[in-house]
Amino acid sequence: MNATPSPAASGGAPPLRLGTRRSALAMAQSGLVADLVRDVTGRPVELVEITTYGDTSREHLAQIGGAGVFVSALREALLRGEIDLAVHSLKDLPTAEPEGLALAAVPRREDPRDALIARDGLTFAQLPPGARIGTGSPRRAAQLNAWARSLGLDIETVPIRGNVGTRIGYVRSGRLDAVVLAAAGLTRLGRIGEATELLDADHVLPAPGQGALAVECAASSASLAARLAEIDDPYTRVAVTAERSLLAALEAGCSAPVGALADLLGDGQVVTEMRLRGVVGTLDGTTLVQLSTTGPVPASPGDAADLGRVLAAEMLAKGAAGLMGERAL
Ligand SMILES: NCc1[nH]cc(CCC(=O)O)c1CC(=O)O
Repeated sequence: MNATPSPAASGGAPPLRLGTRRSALAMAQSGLVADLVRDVTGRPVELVEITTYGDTSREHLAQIGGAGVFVSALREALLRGEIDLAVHSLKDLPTAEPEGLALAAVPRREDPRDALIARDGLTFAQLPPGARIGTGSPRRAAQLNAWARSLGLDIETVPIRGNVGTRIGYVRSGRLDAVVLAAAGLTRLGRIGEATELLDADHVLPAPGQGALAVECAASSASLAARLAEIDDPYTRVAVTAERSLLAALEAGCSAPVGALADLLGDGQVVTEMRLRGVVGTLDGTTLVQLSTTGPVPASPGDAADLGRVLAAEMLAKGAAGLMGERAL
């Protein structure tokens, strides 16, 4: 990735500073966005590495406040004016809109599904009795356990953390039979070929916003925000807005066992409807509240947020609140 084009390409304009974490995934995502930003602004983009508490701590993610810890250091750098823009995995962004920052763009989303990487090319249904599957996500544990029960499979979910390479390493070393990771992250790292199954959302709903990126800038950078709006994908924007509104209305944190996916349905040419599905469950998968609603594609993010709130209210009426207290340990 060449983050700093030749001076000739800059036309003299100062480079935009794009803050990024140093992990391979963060660098890949930042590189993708840097290319898009260069195209729409005509300015060079330089990557600025920011270290976050989540990168240095060995504690379990759920105990240090969830994935939001990755986000705050980048946001502070934006607010201090040390960087001009920041790229986050949208699923790691807390749902509360921060003061002074703008979610300037949500580019077109990658595959939102989770992927299984199992030993010996196995699919989920082929896992042997007693198989150990690593995931640090209560959402994945709840749905994998529920799915296993419905198939009559005997599996055990094992809490793990670490970056994508570390987690795949648990399978390669034989310590675990399988791990579950976001397909989007694998694709961006060039490792999607290692997936042994893409998990159908009918069995495992992804995290709200999974597969999408968030491009943030200071709210005061109005002209930059206007340029960044050109890399916003309106369909991705309404879909993830509905998913995140559902999450917010459930008053669940990012480490709660909540899955949500909005898909756009159509006849191949024209998008006609949006379906929003949501799930909450206990970690052992014995109880899931899973609901779906389908309607016209929301005309605005505000309408999409309404849809999320409506589905959340239905889930709460079916007992969702009682299932969200759990943490992965
Ligand atoms: N939890 C960390 C995280 N945040 C975003 C991604 C993947 C990229 C994405 O979902 O957009 C991952 C890794 C994973 O869940 O496997």
